[in-house]
Amino acid sequence: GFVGGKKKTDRMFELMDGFLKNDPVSLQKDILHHVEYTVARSRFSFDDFEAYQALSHSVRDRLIERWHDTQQHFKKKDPKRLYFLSLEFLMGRSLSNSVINLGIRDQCAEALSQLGFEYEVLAEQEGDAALGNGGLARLSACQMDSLATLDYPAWGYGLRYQYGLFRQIILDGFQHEQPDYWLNFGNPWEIERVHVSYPVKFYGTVKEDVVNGKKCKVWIPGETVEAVAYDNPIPGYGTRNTINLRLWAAKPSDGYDIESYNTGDYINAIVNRQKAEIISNVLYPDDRSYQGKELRLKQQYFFVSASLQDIIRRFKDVHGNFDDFPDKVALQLNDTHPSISIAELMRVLLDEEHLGWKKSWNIVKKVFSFTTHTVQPEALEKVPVDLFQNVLPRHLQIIYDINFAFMEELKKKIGQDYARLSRMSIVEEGAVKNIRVANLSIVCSHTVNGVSRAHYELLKTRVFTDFYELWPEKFQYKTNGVTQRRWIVVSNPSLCALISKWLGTESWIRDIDLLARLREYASNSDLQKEWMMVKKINKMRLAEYIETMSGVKVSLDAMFDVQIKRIHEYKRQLLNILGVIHRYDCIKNMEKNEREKVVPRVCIIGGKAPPGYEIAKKIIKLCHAVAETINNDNDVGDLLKLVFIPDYNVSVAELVIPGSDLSQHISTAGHEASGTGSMKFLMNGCLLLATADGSTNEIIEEIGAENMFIFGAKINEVPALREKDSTIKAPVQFVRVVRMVRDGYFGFKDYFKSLCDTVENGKDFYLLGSDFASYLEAQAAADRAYVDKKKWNEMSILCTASSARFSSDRTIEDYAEKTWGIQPCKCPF
Ligand SMILES: NC(=O)[C@H]1O[C@H](CO)[C@@H](O)[C@H](O)[C@H]1O
Repeated sequence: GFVGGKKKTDRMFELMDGFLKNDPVSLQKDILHHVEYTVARSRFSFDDFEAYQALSHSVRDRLIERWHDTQQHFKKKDPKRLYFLSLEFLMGRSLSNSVINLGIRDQCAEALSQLGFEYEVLAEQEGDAALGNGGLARLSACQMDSLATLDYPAWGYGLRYQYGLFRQIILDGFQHEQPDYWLNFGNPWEIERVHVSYPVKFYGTVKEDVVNGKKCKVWIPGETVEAVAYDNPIPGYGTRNTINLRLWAAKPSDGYDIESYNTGDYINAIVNRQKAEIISNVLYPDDRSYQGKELRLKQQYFFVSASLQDIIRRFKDVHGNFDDFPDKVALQLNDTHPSISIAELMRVLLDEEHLGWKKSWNIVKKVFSFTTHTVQPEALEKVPVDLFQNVLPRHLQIIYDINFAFMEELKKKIGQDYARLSRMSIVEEGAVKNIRVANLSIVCSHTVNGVSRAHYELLKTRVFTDFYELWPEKFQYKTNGVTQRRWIVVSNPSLCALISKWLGTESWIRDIDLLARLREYASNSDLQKEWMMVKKINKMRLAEYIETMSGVKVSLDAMFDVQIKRIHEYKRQLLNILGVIHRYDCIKNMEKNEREKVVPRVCIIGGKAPPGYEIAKKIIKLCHAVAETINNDNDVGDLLKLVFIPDYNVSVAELVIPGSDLSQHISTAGHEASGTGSMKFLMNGCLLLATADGSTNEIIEEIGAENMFIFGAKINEVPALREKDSTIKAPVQFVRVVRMVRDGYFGFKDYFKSLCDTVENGKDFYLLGSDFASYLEAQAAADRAYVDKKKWNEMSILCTASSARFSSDRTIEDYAEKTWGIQPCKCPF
């Protein structure tokens, strides 16, 4: 055969036909090969980290093989491809996920132990790839795993940040941010593609021109930066398919700043060149939205311009006519962050392919689908027109043209309803004119998805009502999911083994609906005994970690009650802490005999606060101040402990979730679009104490409220409660615990004043006071259930057995069928 025009010698075929073998001896050979030639350490003396690097490179080799074969197969079959555009991917660690999806974990462990190394110890050497903030970012990663496992022809595109999400350092109970330079020791899981790079333009002006007798616009940029590709193979589980996550890094383009060279101002020229790299340097550390940040807009445009150039190059390699583009390309917008790609595709089709407005527009509106992850209208992204004019002048013109056509069409439908016209306009008039990126995304996408059914209802009734009334068919929802590969098989191997034993197969790992068969064994005492043992093993691991991280010794008999997620007022970590203070206060005021009935608790909280979010940072400090008092109170002893887990990330979640008995998802109803942490706890047999918010409503449907602890105002009750909040008297218990904080019972009286002010004097926007009584009831119900071990374990088994619906495999199949129109394309060998 011919490859790259050169005749492939039989010798090459002979050599290449043998894929890398996965038996322990072959793996050992490869590991020692990489120790010597990649890590460049003598094979006779290398440490755990070098062994980790060598192992990673050996595993990477196997990923690359499968990646090549998969891409070759896609090339041959030329299926419709999905391109998942996201500014954030919270991948976590790759080693364990890769060896499990490749099915070589045991062989690796065997190979290493014969070399005197322990697999688990090496796996701990890997740092997290924290290229994202929270739920939205981790969802992207789970969805990539499902896309690969279900054999869909998909690509992920994003940014290769040099600095991931900041490291959280806690000093005297205060959060401090440290830069996360995660690439310090290189990254064995990426392949730099020096030959895959594209120029990305910024600033400059737009002039009229005539090309082939046709008038057109030409953008003369003021700055050009090079985008270089870094590929991250994403292996599927139980399939040879390995797809690609292509992340772009900014490099100075050669043509950069010629002027200064002439004047001999060399150093200055180099410094200016360096500036180019800033674009992809750092992840914005806030999962709320950003208004008007120039670098943020440049990051968004940089990655979508490079991605679209790459996508169009791949399309044009096979197709000469753009009419086929919508049949071969689906572009998924993960929130509004990549939505500038709409104007960019229009610009390319208009100014470079000269297809004319009508044809270009017909293509654009057929290829984009938009998923929003936001409930709060005020959190929707807006970009000042001035900033747009400066950074992306041609795109602003195109957005104005799109909006003009849309407004004309709208007027025909709704007449001169100016209030509604101005609400729906992509351009927000006013002192500062803004581009409403969400409106642009809705107008130009064929489908707008919410991330849970409750979210979808809010999009219809609160967030995008005007648009829903105009295009009801466009609005749908795909309830989020998480991948059981990472959240059971990787993070909870003992539970994985137990499930496979009782189901008599491992095929549930690919076909999770099989989990439902566990229901019939929920009250089986043999399973329950083994189930409790698995939970105990994981609680021991977690207790060790807690002692290492905080010095606090916790009792394994206590209920491990966990709330781990980004710190945010609407997620109500403060409600949790006030609940702990109440529990402490009750214990302190109990008679000795009453205390015997107390169910011991270890309350575990973890999460990062956005650096500029003061109230969130005060919540972290309060947690530490309360913990200080409770954990050092020998009178209370093991009846109650409060622990804050620092630097919460994907790997910490993989340790905490399997060891949790109860998890809290207590957002004010109507504020959490979906929530995905709850799904990971569910899969690991951890019971949920929650409000009926976001996807929790569908979890209640699936496992029954009787197997959960639901409390608080419902989504449709919150607006009215808010109305009359100022008149509602908070329960005495609530007033008492807030008073304790305000009076300095835990110290830092002045520092916590503003925090207390957020929940009192009629300003309790997130309704902590009015939900407090039912919250305490739910907590008491959990205590009562916990002492009935048989009942509790039955509920725990039912949680896992009923978690199939919340697998990202189901989410991806929904999207593939109803939004993207893509089919599996399985690599034949
Ligand atoms: N910022 C987020 O994490 C958002 O996206 C996640 C993924 O859809 C949602 O689960 C979460 O409720 C929402 O706030």
